[in-house]
Amino acid sequence: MHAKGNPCSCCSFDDYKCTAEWLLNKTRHRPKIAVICGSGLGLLADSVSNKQTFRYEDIPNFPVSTVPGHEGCLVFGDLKEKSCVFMQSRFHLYEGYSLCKVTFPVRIFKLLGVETIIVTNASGGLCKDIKAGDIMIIKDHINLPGFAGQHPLCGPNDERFGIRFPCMSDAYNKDLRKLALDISQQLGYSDFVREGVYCMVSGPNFETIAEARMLHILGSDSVGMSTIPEVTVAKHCDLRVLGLSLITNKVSLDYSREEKVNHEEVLEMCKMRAEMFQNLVNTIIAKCDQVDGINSN
Ligand SMILES: O=P(O)(O)O[C@H]1O[C@H](CO)[C@@H](O)[C@H]1O
Ligand SMILES: Nc1nc2[nH]cnc2c(=O)[nH]1
Repeated sequence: MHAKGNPCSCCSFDDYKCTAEWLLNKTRHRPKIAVICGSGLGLLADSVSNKQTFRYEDIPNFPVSTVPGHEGCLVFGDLKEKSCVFMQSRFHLYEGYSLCKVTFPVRIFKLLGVETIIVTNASGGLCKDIKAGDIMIIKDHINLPGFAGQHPLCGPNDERFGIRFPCMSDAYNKDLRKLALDISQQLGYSDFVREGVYCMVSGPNFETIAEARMLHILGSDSVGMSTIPEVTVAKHCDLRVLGLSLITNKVSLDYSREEKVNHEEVLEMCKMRAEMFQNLVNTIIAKCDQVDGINSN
């Protein structure tokens, strides 16, 4: 049984409030932009000034990260004169966390006053014209675990965060996507930046060839094990969302191919593309107040 007013059995509104108040009491930063760093992408937080770092284990109610390539820190600071907060690692369903815990930080960001969230990840490329090393601006997603009832908004709806039946057809902000595409062009990245559809599977195993073929036929350009729960909860509570995926590997769709993906390869590709990915994210943050309605200071 859920207690009245509780959105699920593991996170109550009081839990969110307690964590947000704890952070607001410990930091002077009042970020308007949050960035969730995907596997191997924690360095996105490296360029901030006036840095203040909290380890997840020290933050009340915060889960801890168990995946290699995920540092487990919440980093506040200024980037290009914008006050930001970075999650240097995220939580995944396959780690054993409920989707309520996986998305816990997103509602904390909302209570901290964040308005825009940039969600990043590493993913495998499914479509023919996408290569390892490409950056995919997420234009839409397929919530495969959600189809099976693994959905962060299942359970009583908490109106303090959002409505019962949120619209997801515009989950990824069109103006931010355009800004990201324009900036990619200005930076000379057009050859390896494109838009596409991201699909989430629960993991932790990588796909079989038959599964990969199915995901491709369904319309997915890339596949990963994260992001969609965070984006869904962010959209529910009316955050502006930009999703960026680093394609770390090609997913095999062909029984004659010998490639066998592993997490080390994923992290290796993140290292190789780190500087460009960081440059893109930093420039988007620098210029995001060009987007209508964004006042990121
Ligand atoms: O989605 P992020 O956290 O970037 O990580 C991706 O990389 C890991 C697999 O190598 C999986 O966790 C997958 O989801
Ligand atoms: N499911 C899945 N997640 C990934 N994360 C990085 N690469 C992949 C992949 O090929 N498949």
